Amino acid sequence: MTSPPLGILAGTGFYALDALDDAHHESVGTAYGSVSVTRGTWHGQLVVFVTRHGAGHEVPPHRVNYRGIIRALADLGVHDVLAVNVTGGIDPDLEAGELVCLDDFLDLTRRREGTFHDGDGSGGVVHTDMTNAYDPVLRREILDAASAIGQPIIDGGTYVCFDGPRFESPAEIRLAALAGGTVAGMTGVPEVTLAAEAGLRYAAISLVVNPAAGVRPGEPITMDEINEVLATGAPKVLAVVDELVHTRSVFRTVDSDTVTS
Ligand SMILES: CSC[C@H]1O[C@H](OP(=O)(O)O)[C@H](O)[C@@H]1O
Ligand code: HPA
Repeated sequence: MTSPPLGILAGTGFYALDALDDAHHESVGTAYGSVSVTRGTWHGQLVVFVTRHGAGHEVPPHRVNYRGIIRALADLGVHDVLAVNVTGGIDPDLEAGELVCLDDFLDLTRRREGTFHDGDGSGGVVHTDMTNAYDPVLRREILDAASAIGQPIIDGGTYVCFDGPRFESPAEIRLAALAGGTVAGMTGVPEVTLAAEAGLRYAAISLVVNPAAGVRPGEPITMDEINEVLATGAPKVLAVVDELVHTRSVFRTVDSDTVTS
């Protein structure tokens, strides 16, 4: 029996997955609109790849079709979603280029369609638990993969999601820091919450590409700086994902419930 496809959901700096064999692009229709996906195999493991801003980075973070993407992944038989996002470091000890394996989130967005359970009469009122929104088993796989290739990654961090597309003000970042935020981004929510609502396991690797606003007083955030960090950081993330997929292809026989290592 083949394992379910692994969903890989990435954004800024990740517009294609060159490692995929037999890659083919498809448009998947959902109740929330159609979603472009790339299907293929990686180390023999089926993969469904989605680049959340589109292949030409044409969709800003507040307009990403989060519900469509998560619904499309679920409809394609994905059980596990490995997300990648790039972020600003709220924690002043974080350096650009560091990786964080997230374990919590704080939603500071204000105008997003954030649920599949809209009280439309079909499923009643549903309240989904977010205690382990970043799946502990999938997180362990990320941490083990990073460790196997000697790639440092911080175990745990709170992703604070802002609407964007503008960067935050220093005061917004100070507020997020007071609340225990580790990194700031614009796409992690409702991605993570919708995955939980859809019953998918979800975990995320965050690549820090700049100190968040005001963390280095007076220093503006520039796209040049971010692109420079991405150039060296993206291969580090891909190496971790490569190792995770490789390990799965060796040890995982039926489903991610059946870890045989
Ligand atoms: C290029 S900086 C802002 C941009 O980068 C992050 O993208 P993603 O979460 O898709 O990795 C952030 O959320 C913004 O969309
Ligand atoms: O500083 C940031 N804030 C929000 N999103 C981001 N994505 C990269 N850097 C940042």
